[in-house]
Amino acid sequence: MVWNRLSGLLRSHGGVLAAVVGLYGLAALAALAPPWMLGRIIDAVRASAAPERIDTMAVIVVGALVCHAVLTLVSVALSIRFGEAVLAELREGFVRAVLRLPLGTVERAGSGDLMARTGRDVGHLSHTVRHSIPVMVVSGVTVVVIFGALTVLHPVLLLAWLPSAVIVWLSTRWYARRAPGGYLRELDTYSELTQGVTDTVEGAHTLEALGRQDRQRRRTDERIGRAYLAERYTLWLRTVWYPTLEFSYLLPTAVTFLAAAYLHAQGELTVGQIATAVFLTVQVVRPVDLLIDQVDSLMMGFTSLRRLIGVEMVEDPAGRTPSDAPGTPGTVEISGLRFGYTGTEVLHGVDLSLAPGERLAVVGPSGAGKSTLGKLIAGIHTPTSGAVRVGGEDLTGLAPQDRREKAILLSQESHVFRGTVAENLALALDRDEVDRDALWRALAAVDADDWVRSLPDGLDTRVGSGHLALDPAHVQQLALARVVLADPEVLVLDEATSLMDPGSARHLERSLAGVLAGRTVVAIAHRLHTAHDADRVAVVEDGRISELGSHDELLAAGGSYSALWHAWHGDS
Ligand SMILES: Nc1ncnc2c1ncn2[C@@H]1O[C@H](COP(=O)(O)OP(=O)(O)OP(=O)(O)O)[C@@H](O)[C@H]1O
Repeated sequence: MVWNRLSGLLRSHGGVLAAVVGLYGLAALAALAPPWMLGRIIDAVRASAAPERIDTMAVIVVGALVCHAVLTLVSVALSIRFGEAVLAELREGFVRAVLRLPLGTVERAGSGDLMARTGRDVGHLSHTVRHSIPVMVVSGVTVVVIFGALTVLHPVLLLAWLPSAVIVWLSTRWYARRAPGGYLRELDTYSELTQGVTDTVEGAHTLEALGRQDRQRRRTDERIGRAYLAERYTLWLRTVWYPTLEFSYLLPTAVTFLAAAYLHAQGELTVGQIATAVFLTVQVVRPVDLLIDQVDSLMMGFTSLRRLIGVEMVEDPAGRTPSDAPGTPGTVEISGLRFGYTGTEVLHGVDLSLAPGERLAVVGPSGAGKSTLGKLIAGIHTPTSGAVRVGGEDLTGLAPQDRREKAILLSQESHVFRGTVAENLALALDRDEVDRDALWRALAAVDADDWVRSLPDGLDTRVGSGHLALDPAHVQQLALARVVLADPEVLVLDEATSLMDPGSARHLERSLAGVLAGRTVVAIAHRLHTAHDADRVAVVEDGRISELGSHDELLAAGGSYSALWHAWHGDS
């Protein structure tokens, strides 16, 4: 999959990529001319050739250098554009994939993981794409061209690289086996040290009060000691590996010189060609060094690419369209519903039926599973077993826009996006053109039309980060207005009015109830007046519905709800 995605990306930019490699190839060929010509100039001088011939060759050297510079400039510019385009596509793909991930999947993965992918992994990848890949392409093409030229000069000259290749291979393998563990230990000891120093600074008063300064100092010294040893180890690895590499780069020049001299003695190379061979060998050292240098970064970039593409590989949940023969709109049928987060079951078999337009209040102790039940009704989580049907439709795997028409969950965590009030409301609609009257009607339905009218530019006032800050109650009203616009069959309110003062919350819920007449509402509530106003109340305790009935019935039954109600009212 990663390779497919990568080759797809490269194919879609095939033209630019071919141009980049082609231009680098030409630049590398142009770079061959100076050593080649210098060799010929030496031979010409030795043969006492006419000065004009030597002048011509010198002009060719200058011309080749200019060509090399121009071709390199153009190819670097092209490869940077290529890198940026690939990076932009990967970033867009990643953002698209994250946005279509079901909320449940994001919650399971943890937002920290996604943040690490968007931050650290994109950072690694952009370094690889912007820096390492162009350097590797330039160096790779240059190495191939120069080795080709050495082969043309005399194939035996290539053998001069053999001892170095063996040394580079063995020393790199030695380094690669020890370095990852060494660097990991170095990072760990560094984290431990930083954490210790932070603790010491933050807990300075406590340490002072307990008289533990000496103990803390000793511990910090121990941590510094461990960090020092870890760093000294990786430094030692580098002090062995780098000089070995440097030596193996110098070796071919000497061996080439000896081999070329031997071939000269055999009458197979001229003195000028010896010079050319040595110049070429010196010239190839830097690109070889750069190639080896980039291996680390390339590995890291590839790992990050896999982590980014991995998000795109999460199964597309937006595949299914609603079934052709739906049930009665607005009904909710829950049977044998079980659900758990990462192994711990939270809901242990819930059965519940709601009629169209019914208002159900869900109450119960904290952690009983009320919000989880709400998320399952809204199709955010998929049941472990059992089924949830809204309007006869199982919401699992439904496309987001189809799911939105069936059920919406509104929690207290609403967000104001940077933009106008109108744009914030239009998020609820799939269309681009927005009927402003409809927006005002939705705002009026949630008692928000007055304050929006009083904003400097009304619906066109810019809100959100960097613009006008709205207070939490107004944010919540905008979220409720979005729901009015989205017009779902079933609405799940999870403490949706909790940020308002009780008076306005009750007022809002009443006016909302007027607007939502005919819509099925599941209201998860801490404030029991919501339960009082509802058609039925479900008490959720320990992942089960322990009581279900109207407010009066449950009060008369004298169970948990009745106890909660009396406690809320402060009755003895
Ligand atoms: N994303 C999650 N990952 C793991 N466990 C979770 C997650 N969300 C909730 N839980 C756990 O599931 C259980 C039920 O939580 P839930 O939020 O549904 O209860 P609740 O009745 O709505 O509580 P509250 O009234 O405090 O909001 C709790 O033990 C909670 O810790």
